[in-house]
Amino acid sequence: MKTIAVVLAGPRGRMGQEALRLIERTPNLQLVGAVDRVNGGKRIADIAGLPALDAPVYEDLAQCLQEVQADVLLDLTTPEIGKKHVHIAMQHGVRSVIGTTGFTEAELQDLTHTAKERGIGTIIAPNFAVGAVLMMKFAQMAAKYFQDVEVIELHHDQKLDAPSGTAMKTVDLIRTARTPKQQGHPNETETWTGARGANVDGIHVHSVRLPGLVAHQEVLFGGDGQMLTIRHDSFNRASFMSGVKLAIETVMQLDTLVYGLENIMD
Ligand SMILES: NC(=O)c1ccc[n+]([C@@H]2O[C@H](COP(=O)([O-])OP(=O)(O)OC[C@H]3O[C@@H](n4cnc5c(N)ncnc54)[C@H](O)[C@@H]3O)[C@@H](O)[C@H]2O)c1
Ligand SMILES: O=C(O)C1=N[C@H](C(=O)O)CCC1
Repeated sequence: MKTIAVVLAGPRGRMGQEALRLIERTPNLQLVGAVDRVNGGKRIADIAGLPALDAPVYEDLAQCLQEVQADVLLDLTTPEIGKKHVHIAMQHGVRSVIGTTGFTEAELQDLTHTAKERGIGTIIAPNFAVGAVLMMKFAQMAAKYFQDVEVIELHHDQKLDAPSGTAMKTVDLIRTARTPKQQGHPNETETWTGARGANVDGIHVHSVRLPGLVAHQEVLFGGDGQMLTIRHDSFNRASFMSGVKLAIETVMQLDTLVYGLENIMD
């Protein structure tokens, strides 16, 4: 298999460090550059705590893509930066795998259009964990039979965006299968604002942020005298890495944007 030249944005982050270890142990992946908020001019190997990978560090993605020959940008930064990076990669004709979350429906539509227009393969994956993808697919299946559903997503307390990308994708999939319904009592009120969570087509979404958590989600379906709970837990960030590898390898075959790993899993 041809070696894939990867630029990683966010190498010192929790996901970034895990991705560096993935690249280090994967023979067909080569780190050709990294983009960090600081440390421009250094090599990855020079940064304390990071693997001994000899790749240059930049503080600006555009400069990095001008100076190194990259096949794929892997972005694991922040919602604000990830959105900028995917546009810069497209401008440079470089494919992207975006793990960073926080994209709105309108932003995804806009990027889908640009990727198609320019013929640049792009994967935006709100969750790389295979089990989480299955949880979302199972929820989509169940939504055909249960109209009443609430989503509870639980993440660590350093997460910047809410709801999680996974919860947004889950609602997206459920909406393809569920007959629209405003749930709960038609006259229900909130004594405390936000008590019922976000409401998308009547589906309520609740975001929990606590130290000690990594990434977890429950999808609760209620019916007459019964409840179905579909739950997934990521206990560490290694859980995301097989999905990251799959996305990097698959994006090399794409010339459009794919949103969600379920679209590339066999
Ligand atoms: N898709 C998935 O499966 C998945 C899994 C976990 C996390 N995430 C998402 O990935 C992103 C990163 O998560 P994390 O837990 O590693 O966060 P983190 O805060 O640990 O890491 C983010 C890193 O981005 C860096 N950064 C900030 N601005 C930057 C810039 N201008 N240029 C380069 N780097 C910059 C920060 O310095 C930090 O090291 C988040 O959006 C999170 O929601 C997605
Ligand atoms: O740690 C995070 O942040 C995560 N975000 C993803 C999301 O927003 O769905 C899921 C995995 C962890």
